[in-house]
Amino acid sequence: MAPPQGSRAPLEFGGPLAAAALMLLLPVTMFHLLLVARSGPARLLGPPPSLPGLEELWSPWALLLCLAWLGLQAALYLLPARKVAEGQDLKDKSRLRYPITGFQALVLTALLVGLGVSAGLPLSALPEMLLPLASAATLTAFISSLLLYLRALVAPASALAPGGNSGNLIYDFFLGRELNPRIWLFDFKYFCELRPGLIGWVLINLALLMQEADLRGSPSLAMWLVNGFQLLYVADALWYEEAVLTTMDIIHDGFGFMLAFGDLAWVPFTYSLQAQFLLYPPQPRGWPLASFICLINAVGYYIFRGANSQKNPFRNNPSDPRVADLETISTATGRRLLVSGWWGMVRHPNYLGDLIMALAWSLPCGVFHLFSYFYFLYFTALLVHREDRDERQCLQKYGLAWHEYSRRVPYRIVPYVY
Ligand SMILES: NC(=O)C1=CN([C@@H]2O[C@H](COP(=O)(O)OP(=O)(O)OC[C@H]3O[C@@H](n4cnc5c(N)ncnc54)[C@H](OP(=O)(O)O)[C@@H]3O)[C@@H](O)[C@H]2O)C=CC1
Ligand SMILES: CC(C)=CCC[C@@H](C)[C@H]1CC=C2C3=C(CC[C@@]21C)[C@@]1(C)CC[C@H](O)C(C)(C)[C@@H]1CC3
Repeated sequence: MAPPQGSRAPLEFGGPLAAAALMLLLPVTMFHLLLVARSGPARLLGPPPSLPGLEELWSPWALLLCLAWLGLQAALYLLPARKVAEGQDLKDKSRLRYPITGFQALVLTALLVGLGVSAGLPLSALPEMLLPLASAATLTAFISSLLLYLRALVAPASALAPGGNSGNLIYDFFLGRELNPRIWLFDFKYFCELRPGLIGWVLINLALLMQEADLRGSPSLAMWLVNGFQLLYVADALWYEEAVLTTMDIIHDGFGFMLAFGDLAWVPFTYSLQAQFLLYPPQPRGWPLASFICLINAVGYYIFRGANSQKNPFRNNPSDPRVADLETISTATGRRLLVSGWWGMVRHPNYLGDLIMALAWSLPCGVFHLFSYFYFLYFTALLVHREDRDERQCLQKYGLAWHEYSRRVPYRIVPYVY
């Protein structure tokens, strides 16, 4: 058995008690939101809707569907890859290899769903199954985290994540012990981060759009906007799949309940809340307002993509011609930090772009319903906390050079504000 490693790493997320609370609170919040969304005028802060019976929350068919979905995405992951990318250096300086098949998986899934729908598959019935599907996804996430925890007990110390190995069972189960659990090229964390949840999210959105068409004759402009924006976000993530290899989740975090639940349940069922909201009541939007919202989304996307498309090539090869003329500072580790371009504006320009997009996804739902701003509010809290975690990690990695970077680029996410 591998000895607990990284026990000196400071505890994150408020330690074991907070981790236990989050493990309960996150699924409860997700079910609350799903119930509120289908309770007519969705009120975020209203009294909780009455609890549905067990038959509405659980169905073996939903579990079967959930497992079949995971099986389909796993099969698509294993198709011959157009490219096999290398991850960042591990502790022992080796690099893992990752198949780049995400966008192809999205296109093939779309083709299969298209064929299914034209053969009579009742996709618009999917929204009726959201509750039992969310239960099945939560159970799958819980069992996967348990298996991952057990697997980490026999993993070599070099395979463990810097955090998530405190020796406290609850905390380590939540954060995840092993950094890159995988069987040969099948990397569980990389697979879950980008495939079943993200593609599942746009499929749920599409099913809601079709249900709205069944209800009202055609989907509303607001529903088209939400579907379009979120499809762009998911397609972008899969097109630039390689970029995920330089994110905190892949480089730093273990694979435990937080990411398993986040990827498999939280993302598809809560990120689709705006589309769920739009089924009741109708939100008429005119083209002038819609164009303005599109502009906000485009600005957010431009910043998000620009920032990630500077950091990722730079991390893979600092002399890449796309980033070679950007100003950098050196660090004692030998790695350099960008201090110009997007990374010279704020220290997390990609978060800024992501937040602007999050706002654009809520605006089609109007400005009077706090419920449709849940994603924006949650995401702001997530990114502020994430930025704080990243700041600590970078300070630990880069020491004085990070102080110098913070001096030259004083704002974290929003220029002149934060
Ligand atoms: N939709 C969603 O729910 C979520 C989306 N996201 C998005 O995911 C993406 C990745 O986020 P995340 O992993 O948190 O953060 P980043 O992609 O910003 O990665 C942070 C890392 O980048 C490196 N870095 C920081 N500053 C510089 C610099 N100036 N020059 C070069 N490298 C630098 C550091 O790692 P090192 O130096 O070791 O390479 C740092 O640890 C973001 O676009 C974010 O918006 C994130 C969370 C949730
Ligand atoms: C509250 C809770 C359950 C927390 C878990 C957080 C996860 C939901 C997110 C952590 C980082 C994520 C990323 C994406 C989705 C959400 C999670 C898993 C991401 C795949 C979305 C698409 C982006 O383009 C991305 C690839 C940059 C991004 C990576 C981080």
